[in-house]
Amino acid sequence: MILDLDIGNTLSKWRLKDRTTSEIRSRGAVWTREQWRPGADIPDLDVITAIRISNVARSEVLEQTVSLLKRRVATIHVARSRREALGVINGYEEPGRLGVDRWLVSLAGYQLTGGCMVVDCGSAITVDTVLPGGAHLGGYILPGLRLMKESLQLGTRKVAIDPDVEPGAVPGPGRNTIDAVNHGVYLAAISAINRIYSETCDGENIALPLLLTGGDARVVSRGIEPPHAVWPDMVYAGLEALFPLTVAERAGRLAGAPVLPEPASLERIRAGLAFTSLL
Ligand SMILES: Nc1ncnc2c1ncn2[C@@H]1O[C@H](COP(=O)(O)OP(=O)(O)O)[C@@H](O)[C@H]1O
Ligand SMILES: CC(C)(COP(=O)(O)O)[C@@H](O)C(=O)NCCC(=O)O
Ligand SMILES: [K+]
Repeated sequence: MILDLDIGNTLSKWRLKDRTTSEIRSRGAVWTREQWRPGADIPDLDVITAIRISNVARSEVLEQTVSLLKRRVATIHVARSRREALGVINGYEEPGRLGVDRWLVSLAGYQLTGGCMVVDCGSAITVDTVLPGGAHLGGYILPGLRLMKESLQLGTRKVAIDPDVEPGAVPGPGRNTIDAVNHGVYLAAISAINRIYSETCDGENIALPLLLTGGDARVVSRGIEPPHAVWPDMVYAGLEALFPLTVAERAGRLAGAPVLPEPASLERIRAGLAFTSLL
């Protein structure tokens, strides 16, 4: 069995994958700031023969996790951002500084599409672009929905951001604090993503496939105008691509890869952008 770990700033996600059949056997998550309890939080280590890790939390979290696991498991792969991997050339001036979760979703996206934009909606919202040919452009980092909401300190901490609007509709003005914050934060996130997508496609002269991942991907998806797909397991898919262990992975088949809709035409994307800049 393979244990895959995706340690984010909020949640540490894990899943168990069968090494022979490539099936996902179980999955779970614990809060990153809390101590891991082997046995209670992590699945039975005796069945695990390899571990693959993506970590963007404090390095102590990773060190603790690895020291806990390495007495029990032979193979531990820890992903790092590099200058180049799997045909993707890291766009950062200092490649090692790119968050490894961003690097992994860029690799997975490129493997699936041959060039795309990836939006990871977690503690932070990150947007990364890889062009056909493999050039990663760098990207954008903005606070995630929860961070934006909590930074206001208006007592809406416990309220989930889930504006009750139809897909494609813009949330209207709130008539109470919860709705005002909810709608404001949501609009900030989706407006930024829609704009970044159009500007990037316009600037690079290409209608890019668009992929969403992360804990808030489904709710953000409702406000994203261009055709796109949600791929919850994208960080894990990057780990599969970088450290292939099963037959399916070695053949380049990434778990949970979605079917991508045809992107809108570049003319249409540009028309939307021209309309926005008139306002
Ligand atoms: N059950 C849940 N528990 C906690 N956060 C959730 C849950 N479902 C969705 N979320 C949202 O997902 C975000 C965490 O997403 P995730 O991609 O796991 O972040 P990270 O990788 O930064 O830890 C939270 O900030 C929250 O807005
Ligand atoms: C931007 C991030 C905080 C996003 O982390 P997440 O929201 O997934 O927990 C993470 O990718 C990170 O720490 N990056 C290093 C800085 C950079 O990518 O430039
Ligand atoms: K993120």
